[in-house]
Amino acid sequence: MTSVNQTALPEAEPLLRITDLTVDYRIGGFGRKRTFRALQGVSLDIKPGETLGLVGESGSGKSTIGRAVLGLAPVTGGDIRFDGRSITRLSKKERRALSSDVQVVFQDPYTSLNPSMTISDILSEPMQVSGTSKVDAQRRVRELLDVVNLPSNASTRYPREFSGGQRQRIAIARSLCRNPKLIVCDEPVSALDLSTQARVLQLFSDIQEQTGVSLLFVTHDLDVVRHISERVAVMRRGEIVETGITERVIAEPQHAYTKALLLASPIANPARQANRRRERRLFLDAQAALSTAAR
Ligand SMILES: Nc1ncnc2c1ncn2[C@@H]1O[C@H](COP(=O)(O)OP(=O)(O)OP(=O)(O)O)[C@@H](O)[C@H]1O
Repeated sequence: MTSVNQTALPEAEPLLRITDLTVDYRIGGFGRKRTFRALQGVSLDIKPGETLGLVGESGSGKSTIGRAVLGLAPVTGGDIRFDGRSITRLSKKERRALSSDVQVVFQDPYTSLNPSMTISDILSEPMQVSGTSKVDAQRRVRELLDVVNLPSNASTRYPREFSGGQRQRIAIARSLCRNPKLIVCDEPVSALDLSTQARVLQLFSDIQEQTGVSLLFVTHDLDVVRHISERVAVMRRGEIVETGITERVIAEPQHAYTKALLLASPIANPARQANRRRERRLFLDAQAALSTAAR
């Protein structure tokens, strides 16, 4: 009889592990306060150097997951572990200490940069706050501008002098200042035109290859997810309905909501577009048949 050693190697702890997360926002005006459950029992993992795409319709809770990781959402249940320790409830001091490891890039490159600061100040400020000398910070500013493909003379200019795509590059450079392990990317390309989107997505991939940073990539756009992430989690009404390898989820969606989301998503591939129109028509016909049957 052949003996097979079936002892599994212990799996490395993921960089980010979210378990059974619940977030309740307080809503309503004076005397009419109530809570709104934005996340219900959300669990997900991100490995070091991995990108996880989070997709779903508007209001499904994608950004709330990112905000919870950043300590900006009212977590009422569950746990968020980062690099082996719980970060669900941290003091302000602990949260500040974590900010070198966990960074964020927001959607709107027009409001996310301080208009009265030069690019050099925007990029060097986080480093100087954490004790980096002025000389080292200036050297790092030059490196970062190079990483995001901006000329070194950009450092003396102001955000208003740059296009949306260039501003987003500056925001990405700022997120990289302190060599983070994880960047929460909250719709970072949705305010950009298609060709600029492609360049910024490529930039994220290049940076990931060079630095091994992990990305939690929030987007409503499945095409973006296809380009940026190995794995995807699909959200609906505060819950994850499906998660898996992106190509598999797109080719063989298991959940009815993922199927509907895919049918509503234009995929920039002419060969698939005709198919897509036919599928969309079949989907709409099926929906119409369902609602007639329900009457
Ligand atoms: N600060 C808040 N107070 C009350 N409700 C909130 C707050 N922030 C978000 N919500 C609600 O929580 C739900 C999830 O919001 P969230 O921003 O996470 O969704 P999303 O999937 O990122 O949507 P979008 O793609 O439109 O940004 C929504 O119904 C939203 O209205």
